[in-house]
Amino acid sequence: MSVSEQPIVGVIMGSKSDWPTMQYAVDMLTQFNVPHEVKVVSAHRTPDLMFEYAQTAEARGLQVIIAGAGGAAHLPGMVAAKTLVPVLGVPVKSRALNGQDSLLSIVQMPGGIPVGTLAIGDAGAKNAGILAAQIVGNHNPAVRDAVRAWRQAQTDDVLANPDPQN
Ligand SMILES: Nc1c(C(=O)O)ncn1[C@@H]1O[C@H](COP(=O)(O)O)[C@@H](O)[C@H]1O
Repeated sequence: MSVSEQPIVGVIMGSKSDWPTMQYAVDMLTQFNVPHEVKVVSAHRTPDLMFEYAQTAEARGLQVIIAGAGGAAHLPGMVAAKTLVPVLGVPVKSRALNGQDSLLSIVQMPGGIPVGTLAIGDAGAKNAGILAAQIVGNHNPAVRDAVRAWRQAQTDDVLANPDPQN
């Protein structure tokens, strides 16, 4: 597990093979200086660890959990079932079904146990990182300002390059 000082966002994923996608979430958290931790946790392969991770998340100070998984992606929903810390789910693009399976597994939660589901793949992971920072930013002005500056830079970049041929 890679851990910064007193992590307030937890990034978990079902397998090491999810890292090429989930790194985009971590990149955004790093960019916004959000203390975070990163770990492989699987509802299927390490169910006891998954329970422990979810059950201790609140007491350890996590404010948001980003959970990425592919295929039969039960991890985000199972973690959400064991904690009140908000869970953002990232459907990882599976080889067999292009992430449609991951998306439907994560998004179709029964009423009562919410998971905030992002888009399939890299954009979903990136947006999960940004959204987590925005949630943290509700009570953390430095993080909010970092997101604000990043968003303005994104807007400025688009406005400065309006010609799609150049
Ligand atoms: N969906 C889950 C869970 C889970 O939901 O607990 N654990 C692993 N996986 C997914 O299995 C896929 C293939 O994993 P491997 O590449 O390790 O075989 C990954 O996308 C992972 O998220």
